[in-house]
Amino acid sequence: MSRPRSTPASPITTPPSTATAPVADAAAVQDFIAAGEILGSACFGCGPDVPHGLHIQRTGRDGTTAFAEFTVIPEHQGAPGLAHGGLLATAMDEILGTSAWLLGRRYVTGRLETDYLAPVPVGSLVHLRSWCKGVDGRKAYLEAEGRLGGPDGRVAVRAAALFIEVPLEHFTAKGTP
Ligand SMILES: CCCCCCCCCCCC(=O)SCCNC(=O)CCNC(=O)[C@H](O)C(C)(C)COP(=O)(O)OP(=O)(O)OC[C@H]1O[C@@H](n2cnc3c(N)ncnc32)[C@H](O)[C@@H]1OP(=O)(O)O
Repeated sequence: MSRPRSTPASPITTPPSTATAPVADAAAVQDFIAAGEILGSACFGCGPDVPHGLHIQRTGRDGTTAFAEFTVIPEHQGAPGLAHGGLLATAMDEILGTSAWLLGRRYVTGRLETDYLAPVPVGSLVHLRSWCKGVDGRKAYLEAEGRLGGPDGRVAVRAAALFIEVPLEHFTAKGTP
């Protein structure tokens, strides 16, 4: 059996040669500090009012790299005693979105690729980190990981993603459900 690739990124989530290095936006950095007030409390990833949400806590940033953590509770279980894989993908999406936020524009997830490298037991504290590898027009190329046993512990889940910049109307326009 072949070893896991050193990066989770496929060609779609690998920045092209025309991509530029990400730059943290000063205003977004300020927003990051007050993120709870901006996002409200209903986000499944970070909202404090969602009973069985992930309750992800953002713990810091460095440039466009974002750090956060959350605890896997029994309601997050998939296979017996272990976190549901889709839920871990949600955690990846949240921390990726946080890194994209630091670019200072509005992005949504276009593509999310996830590798599961080790089981995540219920009760685990998962340390999340995401960083942007490059920006090319409306496209931002990001990676993320979730570690167990501490911020430098072993990687249990990792992801690569393509985020697409959208106008504000993307969130305010009412479509047909
Ligand atoms: C501190 C606070 C923290 C804040 C923290 C916040 C955390 C929350 C994070 C959660 C983030 C989410 O879950 S967001 C929710 C999940 N995502 C969504 O709902 C998105 C649904 N999809 C869409 O709305 C649409 O498909 C868009 C906006 C992604 C793209 O539509 P569009 O605007 O018409 O643009 P379009 O021309 O199609 O695409 C633009 C370019 O991107 C490429 N492209 C688009 N999608 C893909 C794709 N899946 N795979 C490959 N390539 C793609 C196209 O080929 C094109 O390339 P080229 O031809 O130009 O080369």
